[in-house]
Amino acid sequence: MRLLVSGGGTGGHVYPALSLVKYVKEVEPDSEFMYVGTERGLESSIVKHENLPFASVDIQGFRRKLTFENVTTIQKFLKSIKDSKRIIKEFKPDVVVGTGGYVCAPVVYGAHKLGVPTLIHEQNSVPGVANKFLSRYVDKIAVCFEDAIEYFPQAKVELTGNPRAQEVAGLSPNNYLADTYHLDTAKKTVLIFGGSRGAQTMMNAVAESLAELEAKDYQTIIATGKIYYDDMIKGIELDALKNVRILPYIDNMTDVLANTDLVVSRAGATSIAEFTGMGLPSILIPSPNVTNDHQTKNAMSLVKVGAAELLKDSDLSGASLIKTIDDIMNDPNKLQQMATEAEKIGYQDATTHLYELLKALQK
Ligand SMILES: CC(=O)N[C@H]1[C@@H](OP(=O)(O)OP(=O)(O)OC[C@H]2O[C@@H](n3ccc(=O)[nH]c3=O)[C@H](O)[C@@H]2O)O[C@H](CO)[C@@H](O)[C@@H]1O
Repeated sequence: MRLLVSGGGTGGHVYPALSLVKYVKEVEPDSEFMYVGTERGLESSIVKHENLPFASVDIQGFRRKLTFENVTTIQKFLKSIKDSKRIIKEFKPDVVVGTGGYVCAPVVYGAHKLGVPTLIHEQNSVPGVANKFLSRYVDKIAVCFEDAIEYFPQAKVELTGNPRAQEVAGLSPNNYLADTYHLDTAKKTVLIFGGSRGAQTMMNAVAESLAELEAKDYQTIIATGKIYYDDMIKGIELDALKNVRILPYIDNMTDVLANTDLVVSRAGATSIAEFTGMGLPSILIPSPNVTNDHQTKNAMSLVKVGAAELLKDSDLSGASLIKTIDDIMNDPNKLQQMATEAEKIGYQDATTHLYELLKALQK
């Protein structure tokens, strides 16, 4: 298969596309791939790290307010459709997949105009602007939440789940944390991260509770997000920490998740697809800064079945963070119950399903 994928801005739109590519590579090893993103988005560094052909277009998001900046945005959008068409004509994909973020709008739209079959993947319970715009033109729409179905033309939409759920399903613990971070494989592990870019309020709470975390009988890994790392480690002697590891970003998230007992995170759709895909208990702190408060909706689908606990960003402090973690970590039955409930709602066959949709579109 010749597969062109596009999605970006944040990791939540990038990793599902990469999971899909990885799966297609496994089932059709002769396949060729092309990733189209922007140079500025997280995709450029993540995709280059994966050694995947990468082409970029220059585009920026619309401001919600009426500003002169939007004139530049429109000019860039028109130019990026032209550039996308050129990339598509050169690569000649069988099918083009968009996984959200504004970069996929010109790419998928351009593909549609050239008569190439198209599919968009919406990770969230409330669709983003790019996917809503594209839904009129694409051939197929894959979603991850039942709640998302109503936003799209019914004849095109299908509930598949997120490919990251299948990628992490069935992972088992290994020595990764000992080998990579010199942590103790005999101890339970808590992972704390604020989505792919990090989260200021979460890191403030973590900073307040660091001394306490260091003294716990579980160990903690903290991924701060690249922009918060320097502030976070100011004044901390990292080598002296025995029980806590602080990192700017985790490149091998699957290996870390495989060895995690409880995760504390924002409620980004791809993150929670991972937690449910592998049956991992979580404390979810929805970001208050996203459109239509979609992370609270994402989180509630886990909370209502007992797979996760909700901690509101407005209630977050060092003390509330520690208490919520301890309440779960000190109760092995609860931890097990949450894991079981999480796994039940995971879409462990998401990528296979998505691949079947692509095969049906392939001319
Ligand atoms: C602020 C914002 O707009 N957030 C949105 C963005 O979040 P964001 O990009 O944070 O997306 P998600 O939480 O869904 O996914 C983050 C991804 O990055 C990975 N990861 C994270 C940290 C790290 O150190 N290493 C690493 O590999 C996670 O394992 C996961 O695969 O896209 C999501 C998916 O459309 C949305 O639901 C979120 O609301």
